[in-house]
Amino acid sequence: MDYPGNLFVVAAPSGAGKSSLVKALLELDSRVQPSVSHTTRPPRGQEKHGREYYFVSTQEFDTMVLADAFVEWAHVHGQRYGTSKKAIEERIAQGSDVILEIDFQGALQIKRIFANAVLVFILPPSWEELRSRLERRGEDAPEVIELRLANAAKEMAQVGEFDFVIINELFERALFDLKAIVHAQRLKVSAQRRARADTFKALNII
Ligand SMILES: Nc1ncnc2c1ncn2[C@@H]1O[C@H](COP(=O)(O)OP(=O)(O)OP(=O)(O)O)[C@@H](O)[C@H]1O
Ligand SMILES: Nc1nc2c(ncn2[C@@H]2O[C@H](COP(=O)(O)O)[C@@H](O)[C@H]2O)c(=O)[nH]1
Repeated sequence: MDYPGNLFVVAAPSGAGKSSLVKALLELDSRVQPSVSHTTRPPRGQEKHGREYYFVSTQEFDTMVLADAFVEWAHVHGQRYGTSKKAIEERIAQGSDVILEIDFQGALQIKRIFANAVLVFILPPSWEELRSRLERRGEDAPEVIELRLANAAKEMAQVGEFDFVIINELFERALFDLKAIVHAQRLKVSAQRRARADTFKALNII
């Protein structure tokens, strides 16, 4: 299905910096709206229900799965996370651009449903830096950090499935790349629509 709004999906190993990059993009570009996921993981320090996530119980998550309320969902780092249909469909149908910050399993599910979705993978500059970002963030227990690092290799093996890869070494450089991807997609879609309109016009004339 061809919607008027664009769908951008950003995935990365935990700690690579995708939330920071997406947050900075949202502050700069009011045409992009975030999709707020549902999760069974407990909130971290400053996180608020309905802002970073909808924090739900496993029973509530199960109910939504049974009701077919998710476009995609996955088990990630021992918890469940999902994008509700409500979080995206109405907005892209109305012409807004929506950005999803989800894991690679979800990203691949989204690409199967929305073939025009743009998939971006964020990589850290090194393993050492990935570990040190997770430690410096100070939000996860040591065993959670180890689990996230262990999962990172599996996640990075999926990089070839993505349309774009950004190495988040210098934050401002990575943000520039993300902005450029969003901008390029808008230009591409506008050019396609113009070409389609011109073709229809020409055919009517003939
Ligand atoms: N380019 C960068 N240089 C140094 N530190 C960075 C950079 N980008 C992000 N960080 C920091 O790294 C930490 C992890 O970033 P962030 O929380 O955005 O990662 P994430 O990929 O969203 O992780 P998760 O999937 O666990 O939510 C944060 O403390 C953030 O401030
Ligand atoms: N498949 C999905 N993955 C999601 C979704 N929302 C977030 N995530 C990913 O989970 C991990 C961990 O996130 P954290 O906030 O606990 O650090 C990370 O890779 C997220 O991108 C979702 O709706 N679907």
